[in-house]
Amino acid sequence: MRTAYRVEDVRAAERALMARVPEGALMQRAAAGLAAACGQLLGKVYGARVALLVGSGDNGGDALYAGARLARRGAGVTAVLLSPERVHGGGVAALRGAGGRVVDGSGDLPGAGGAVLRADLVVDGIVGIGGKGGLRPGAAELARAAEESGALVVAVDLPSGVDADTGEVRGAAVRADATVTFGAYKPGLLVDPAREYAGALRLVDIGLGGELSAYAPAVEAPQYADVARLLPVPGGESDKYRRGVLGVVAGSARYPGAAVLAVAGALRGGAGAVRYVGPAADAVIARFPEALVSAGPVPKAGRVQAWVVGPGLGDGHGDAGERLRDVVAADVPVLIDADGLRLADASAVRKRGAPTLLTPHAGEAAALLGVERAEVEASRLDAVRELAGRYAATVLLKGSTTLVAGADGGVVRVNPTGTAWLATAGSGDVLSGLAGALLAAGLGARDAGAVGAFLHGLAGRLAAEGAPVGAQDVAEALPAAWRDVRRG
Ligand SMILES: NC(=O)C1=CN([C@@H]2O[C@H](COP(=O)(O)OP(=O)(O)OC[C@H]3O[C@@H](n4cnc5c(N)ncnc54)[C@H](OP(=O)(O)O)[C@@H]3O)[C@@H](O)[C@H]2O)[C@@H](O)CC1
Ligand SMILES: Nc1ncnc2c1ncn2[C@@H]1O[C@H](COP(=O)(O)OP(=O)(O)O)[C@@H](O)[C@H]1O
Ligand SMILES: [K+]
Repeated sequence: MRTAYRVEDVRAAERALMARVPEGALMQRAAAGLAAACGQLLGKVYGARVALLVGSGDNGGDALYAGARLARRGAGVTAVLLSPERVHGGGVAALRGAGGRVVDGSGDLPGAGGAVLRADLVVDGIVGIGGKGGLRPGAAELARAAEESGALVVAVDLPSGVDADTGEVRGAAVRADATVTFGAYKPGLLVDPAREYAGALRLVDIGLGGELSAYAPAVEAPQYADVARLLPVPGGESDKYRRGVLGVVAGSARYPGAAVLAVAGALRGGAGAVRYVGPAADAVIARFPEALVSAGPVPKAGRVQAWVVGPGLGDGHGDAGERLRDVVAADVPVLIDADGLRLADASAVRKRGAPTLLTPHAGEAAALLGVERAEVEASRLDAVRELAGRYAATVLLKGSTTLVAGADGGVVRVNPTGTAWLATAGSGDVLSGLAGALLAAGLGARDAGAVGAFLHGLAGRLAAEGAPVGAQDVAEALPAAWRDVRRG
């Protein structure tokens, strides 16, 4: 797992570690890692022009000491001080001692702007984990100049202006090509919109690991090995029932395709068998003769280990409402998606005994929360946690970063494989069938959501390879995604 920790926990761990190491040692470790990363990005340090944007805190200190290291290797380094009266004194002395220049970013604007515009590399040391809100006007202007300069921009610890704990970006912020972060990832580095600002991530070990083990991560991103461990690979004793039978209630006369896509996700995603219940049975059987289909009612469909309900249900007229109620009342794990989210009775969902997985996109999440869609997209972590609490369910929030939160308020999983090529009609239906198949195989709701999102993202990448894909292509690529994960 790639883990990210809350700022208050990182700070507490740093305090504990600082009590055991010589003063300034952590900043030197951070600066050494930062300078090494800058050197690699530059390729050739000697003769390179480097501008440091230096704020009033320790983030600026890191930038100054790293700048001193680069200056000693022959780079022309200019530090732009945003608040010269409150700058890290030791850092400025080190930079000057190494031959670096210092300009007053609050007074000498032409000098500061010129240094940034001429730079090959801009180091953003404006603010780190001590930042509050978007950048202030002076800092915002320099961040804009950095963007316009065409220079490589490296953020120190995190891009200045983004919220480290929530991933929110409420004002101006630095857009970095790379972020060199210290001790531990911060949640905002893994979650959009802040993640977009961070560019490529590099973690510098400053020896914090031992101290951090006292805290639980706030966010974790599963990696290949984590997913491989959870894949329900059939064993010698497996049969189709033990692999998991998934019931699917989806589609309508108006939207038969949603049923086909959900069944496709389930069959290609590893279900032992799929029982489809609803009015799109003919369309399903025409595409998947291996599906078991019936018109309903749900209690007569035969035994299943999990249900998926919702894709393409439409407005809930006719038998659809009854099928939805029956599924919500079932005592096996249930995944509720799309129209099912709108139509399901919230108190019936909350009262369920068996695991429940809700899979809204931002618009559906916004409707459930009674807020604007843009608000959900601006604060995904808050939104997914809030929904999970309200519905006493596991919630998978789809979109540019897919998040999975449990009702227990614990660590939120973030999916690292997503691709914007997945933003195509029906690809969410495929995900619902896939994650449903994983529930039927016996994975818990959090694991089913996280593994489903991981495979879905990977399948999207494999199917797309840089060109448009349809939802069926994503489903067809699921076995290749499985193979990719199993190979590591
Ligand atoms: N602790 C450790 O062991 C280690 C810590 N390390 C490093 O220290 C960093 C944390 O340093 P920190 O605590 O000094 O805070 P920091 O992020 O520099 O910002 C504080 C200053 O920013 C200002 N400011 C705030 N908001 C702003 C805004 N929106 N726009 C503009 N300015 C804004 C605010 O000013 P004020 O509000 O007081 O006017 C305040 O002076 C951490 O990220 C890592 O890089 C490493 O060396 C490894 C060891
Ligand atoms: N910008 C994006 N980056 C990555 N994944 C995305 C993006 N936009 C959408 N997706 C993914 O595409 C899928 C779309 O699902 P959904 O919105 O339910 O579509 P539909 O209802 O048409 O099936 C989800 O898995 C979602 O996470
Ligand atoms: K920064």
